[in-house]
Amino acid sequence: MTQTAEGQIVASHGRSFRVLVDQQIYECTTRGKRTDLACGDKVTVRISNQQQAVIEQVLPRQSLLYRADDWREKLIAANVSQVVIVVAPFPSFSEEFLGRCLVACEATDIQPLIVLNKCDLPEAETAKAQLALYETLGYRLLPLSAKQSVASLQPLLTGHTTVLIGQSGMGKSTLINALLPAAQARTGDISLALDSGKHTTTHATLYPLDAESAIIDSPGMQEFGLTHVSGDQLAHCFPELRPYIGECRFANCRHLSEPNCAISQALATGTLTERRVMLYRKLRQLIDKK
Ligand SMILES: Nc1nc2c(ncn2[C@@H]2O[C@H](COP(=O)(O)OP(=O)(O)OP(=O)(O)O)[C@@H](O)[C@H]2O)c(=O)[nH]1
Ligand SMILES: [Zn+2]
Repeated sequence: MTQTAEGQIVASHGRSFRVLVDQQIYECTTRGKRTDLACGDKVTVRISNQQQAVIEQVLPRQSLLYRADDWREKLIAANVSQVVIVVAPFPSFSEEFLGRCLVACEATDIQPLIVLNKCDLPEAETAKAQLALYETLGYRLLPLSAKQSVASLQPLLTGHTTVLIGQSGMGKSTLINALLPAAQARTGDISLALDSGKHTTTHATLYPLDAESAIIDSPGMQEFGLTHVSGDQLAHCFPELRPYIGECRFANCRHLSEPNCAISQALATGTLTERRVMLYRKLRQLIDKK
């Protein structure tokens, strides 16, 4: 007997997905080898047996976070309401990576939270000073030490589906393990329920925290391509550039080296921060080249 039900993708690896339906995990494939599905997607499945099902349909998404480079798009997570960007003072994080993540959040209208992990290290003071800029731009910054306590982060996750992203080595795994209830270790129930003990590298895994909150662990990444953002959209993804949009001499100003560019003028007077304008210009040139 086959039966159709609604569920949520809690793990994805290539063309295989794990879907949670009423507390039960099903190992799923998609019809027509569809791969444009992401962890967090709500789906309808046709249940084949106690362990297997086929994904029939993806329900409308509240949000979709993804990155893209020249040749492919990578879906990171669907239906998330918050992105935690994990950075650390050591090994030092890439400020460009952080800036790119923030642009992706702005482009998809998902609120970011910057978590500075490893604040028990002496290098933390330098990192805090470097990150103060982002607070002046209106972003939330939470310094903590996953090894000591994640209590300050917990209330900020309530009511949200939060995806954690970060470069390798920032301590994302440590953070997630500290957040998960003790009974649910990171490679516990959900990711291995049907895998007869074999460890599968998933692209992303969703862990419920309580009835209305969940976290999604994404694999460590070193790059964050943004070719899916359009040239015109880009300046809007930098909050401090928004007031200048439309103030330049040319209506189609790209804010690179055009004469009478309001952004260049604000940079010259010190109103804008050079490293942010430089990131904007670098991304703009990459986007326009594609
Ligand atoms: N001092 C200190 N070290 C930490 C903290 N959190 C994590 N680490 C260490 O940082 C290193 C990397 O931590 P992981 O949790 O494996 O990092 P990750 O970001 O998941 O890295 P990938 O698995 O490569 O994606 C480990 O040696 C951790 O012990 C912290 O709060 N303080
Ligand atoms: Zn301009």
